[in-house]
Order: sequence, then structure tokens, then C-alpha cells
Amino acid sequence: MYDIFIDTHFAGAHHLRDYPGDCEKPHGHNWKVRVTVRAAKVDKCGMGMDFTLLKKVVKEVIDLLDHHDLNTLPYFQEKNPSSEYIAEFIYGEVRARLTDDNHRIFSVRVLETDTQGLIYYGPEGPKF
Ligand SMILES: Nc1nc2c(c(=O)[nH]1)N=C([C@H](O)[C@H](O)COP(=O)(O)OP(=O)(O)OP(=O)(O)O)CN2
Ligand SMILES: [Zn+2]
Repeated sequence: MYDIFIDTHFAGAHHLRDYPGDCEKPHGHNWKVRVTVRAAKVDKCGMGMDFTLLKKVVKEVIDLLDHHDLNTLPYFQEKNPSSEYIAEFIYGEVRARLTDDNHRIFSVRVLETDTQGLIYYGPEGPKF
């Protein structure tokens, strides 16, 4: 079993509706993101998933968020653009782009700062 990850980041603006504090006002963050896929075995090249391919997939998804006002995006009309729902969004978008049965999205870690963040494992929790 292999956990293969890519670290990346994006800048964005957001505000948290109904938040009892300053975060209800528009402001920005440089979110740091780690996307991890889990592979049961390696391929003939010795790879659970090629970093190059994973980087491409993750970039496609991060580009949907980077330098946006997250509150204007369709996904965040019903859900606040909290780090939790940002992780959920990234998880779903990456999952939809992975087609090989040998690897699956495992988790998405989102840090708002170096000292606070979370890890999302999908709606049913960690798999395998
Ligand atoms: N579980 C979560 N908690 C919080 C989230 C979140 O997405 N998930 N988001 C926020 C806000 O985005 C807020 O901007 C950050 O809050 P805070 O850490 O209080 O920011 P400050 O810069 O004001 O913190 P200081 O350390 O006091 O400078 C809040 N919580
Ligand atoms: Zn914020």
C-alpha cells in the first residue's frame, strides 16, 4: 500500500456567512493543500501513481479556486467556503478525474495557516 501525495497552494478571498466574528467580513488566505492518493500496488515503472500525472490533475482542480472569490463559485453558494468544504470540493473534483482502478483519492489536507488546518477523508472516512 502506498500513499502518494502532492503539496500545492492557492490564494483566494472568502467570507464565512453567519460566522460570529471577523471572518464574516471579506478577507483572504494562502491555503496550502496536500492531495493524497492511495495505491494498492506499483505499475511496471514502479509507481503507485506517477507524480507528474497527479500534479496535472491537482493543478486542474486548484486552478478552479486560485485567485477567485470563493463565495462566487457555484459550489459555495449553499456551503460556506470554510477549509472543510474547500477540502470536500477538492476531494470530489480529484476523485472525478482519477480513472485508474489501481489508485484512489485518499485524503485532502487543507491548511489555512502553518498552524491550523484539517484532513478530509471523504464522506465515509478512510478507505482500504
Ligand atoms: N474549522 C475551521 N475553523 C475556522 C475556519 C475554517 O475554515 N475551518 N476559518 C476561519 C476563518 O477563515 C478565519 O479567517 C481564520 O480565523 P482565525 O484563525 O481566527 O484568523 P485570525 O487571522 O483572526 O487569527 P489570529 O491567529 O488571531 O491572527 C476561522 N475558523
Ligand atoms: Zn478566512
